[in-house]
Parts: sequence; structure tokens; C-alpha cells
Amino acid sequence: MVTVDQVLSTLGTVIDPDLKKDIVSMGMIKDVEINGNDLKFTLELTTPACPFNDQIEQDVRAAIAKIKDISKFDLKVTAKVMEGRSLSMDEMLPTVKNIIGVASGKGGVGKTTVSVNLALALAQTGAKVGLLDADIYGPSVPLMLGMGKSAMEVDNNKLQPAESHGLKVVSFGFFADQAHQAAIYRGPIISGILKQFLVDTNWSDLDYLIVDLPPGTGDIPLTLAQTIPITGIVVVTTPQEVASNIAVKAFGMFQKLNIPIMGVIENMSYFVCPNCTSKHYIFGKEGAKKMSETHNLPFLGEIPLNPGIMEGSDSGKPVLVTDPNSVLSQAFMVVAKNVAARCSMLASQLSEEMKAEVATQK
Ligand SMILES: Nc1ncnc2c1ncn2[C@@H]1O[C@H](COP(=O)(O)OP(=O)(O)OP(=O)(O)O)[C@@H](O)[C@H]1O
Repeated sequence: MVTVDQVLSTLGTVIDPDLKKDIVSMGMIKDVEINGNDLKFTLELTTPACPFNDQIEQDVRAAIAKIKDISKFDLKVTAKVMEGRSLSMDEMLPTVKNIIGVASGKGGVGKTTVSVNLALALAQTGAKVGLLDADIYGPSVPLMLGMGKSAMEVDNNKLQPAESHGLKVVSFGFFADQAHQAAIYRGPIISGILKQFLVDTNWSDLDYLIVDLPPGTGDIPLTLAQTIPITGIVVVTTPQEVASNIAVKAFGMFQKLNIPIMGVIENMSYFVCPNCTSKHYIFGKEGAKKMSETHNLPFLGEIPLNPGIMEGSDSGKPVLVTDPNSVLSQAFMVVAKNVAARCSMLASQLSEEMKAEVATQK
């Protein structure tokens, strides 16, 4: 006769490769039912976008196969995104589980292109995703998603985010004149406007809110990054930027402010020649990866330099929408899964810290 204890202690040997904890103590095993020799339970993963989801499922099946006497095994696999919440986020955005800031050392490295396609890739895994375009200097998210200026409405004194390809979108660009003026304001005023965008928007339940921050390491991106209760930042860079050490300046800035860095994405890494189909690393190979290792930061992946990405962005039809199964889209998907995995890790750390903080307040 199989027992629940036996099942749980066997499953306790399965370790989440990212979180380095066993899946039972993480609460990932739910609704265990044993009927004679028939076993049934649910495996609740920490995000639908984790790159290790298949591996965890295989490890679970392999562990269960070791228990003799089980004649029928029925496994349901679901995913519930972990909350990467700080206490301040509880007050500001109670329905948003994780906020991911996208930053860059300078403009034009493809930060917005990456933000848009990252958001779309996460949404394609089944997660609920919002996109906040906080790039006051050049709010280009509406353009990249092919949205008009009047896409947002106000209902009950709350902004209703515009919807595009399953994303909830809010952009400074929807208020073009204000955005134009905003570019001449100083940090505290912009920070006030951004806070209003965050708090006065009816985001509804979101697993991930991606925030496209202004580029650079100046006063405005810094103030904005501190205004938002961010779970973590991803830094977008290019091989040329790596060579000039600008990305390093960006990490240093966030680290000084104690804003967790989820990792580095290298954009325009290589070019795939249409004739020979091999990868050409025009500006040098794996520069951002090596730089990440030097600074002890996770490397989240590389995106090729490709005219299709540019045309998609510039014509309002991102590649993740027009050709989701293409090699280009897959490159964004790999990055999105790595971001989701890092986010689960930070969420797990934050939840420990919050528990400790609440305990000391008692
Ligand atoms: N991987 C890529 N391959 C080809 N073109 C790209 C790629 N990534 C971005 N681009 C193009 O480079 C230009 C700049 O990209 P984008 O607007 O995303 O940069 P950005 O870092 O957000 O700039 P800024 O912060 O100054 O607004 C755009 O024309 C975009 O289509």
C-alpha cells in the first residue's frame, strides 16, 4: 500500500535546479490523492516560463517510477508565478506579482525592442503580463506595438491600460504632449508622474510588469528605478557597448542603489548570414557573457542583429507576433525563460526577507 508520506519523501529528493530547494518544501506538490495503488497529484511550477519546467516534470516522473506498487500515476502540471514583492510593492501595486525593470547604459541598444519582445514572449508562455513604457525621452512602445495615441481610457478615476497582443500597456507616448514636456522636467516631477501611472492604473492581476526605463545612468533613470518597487533589473547591452564599458557603469549604479540585477541581455550579438546560415560575431563573441561572469551577474542570453527584428519593431509588428516559431522569436523566448527563472529566484529570496522582516516587527 502506497502512503502519502512515502510519496512526499520520494519527491523530496527532486531539486528545483534554479532555486536549489526540494520541490516538496517549496510547496510545489498539491492535492495528493491515493486510491489503492493509484496515485494522483498536481505539480505547481513557479512560472510557466521556467526553462527547467520539463526537467522538473521528468525528475518527478522518474522519482515516482521508483516507488513499487503504483499501478496508475496521474500527474497534472500547472504553474503559479511566485510573488517577487517587497513591502512597498504591497502598498503600491497589490495585484502585481513581479516588476522587472529594463535598463541600458546608453540609448539605441535595443532596450525597447527587448522589452516589447520579452513581454510578448512571457505572455506566450501563458503568464499575465503588463508593459509600462517609462522611457520619457522616446516612448516608442506604442509605435512598436502598432498602437495609436488614444489607446488608453479613464474609468472610475483609474487609467485603463490599452491592450495589445494580450499585454496590458501604459505609455508616456499615449500622452504625447505631456511626454514631450516631461523630457524637460527634472527627476522628482517625472518620478511623481510615473508613480501616478503605476498606482492610478487598473492593471488587474499581473504575473509580470515589464518597465522600459529611460536609457543611461543619469538622474532620471536612477530616480525612476528607485520610484518603482522593482523585483529586479535586466540590463540590455550590445557588443560595442561592452567594449566601451558603459554597461559596467550601469550595473555599478544599480548595485550602489541596492536594486537587484537579474542579469544581462546582449542585443545585436551576431548576424546570421542568409547565404551560409552560420552566425557571424561581427563585433566580437561573448563579450557580454564574459563581462557578466567578471561581475558575478547572470547572463540571460543573446539576440541576433537582424533586419526582421528592426522592420518588425519599426512597423508595429514585433517578430514574436508575426512569426512566433522563427529562430528570432526563439532567441527572445530563451531570454524570457531565463528572466522568469531569475525572477523566481529573487521572489523566493524576497519572500524569505519579508518573512524575517514581519517576524522582527512582531
Ligand atoms: N536585434 C536587432 N536587430 C536589428 N535591429 C534592431 C535590433 N534591436 C533593435 N534594433 C533597432 O535598433 C533601433 C533602436 O532600438 P530601440 O528603440 O529598441 O532602442 P532603445 O535602446 O530602446 O533606444 P532608446 O532608449 O534610445 O529609445 C530600432 O530601430 C530597432 O528596430
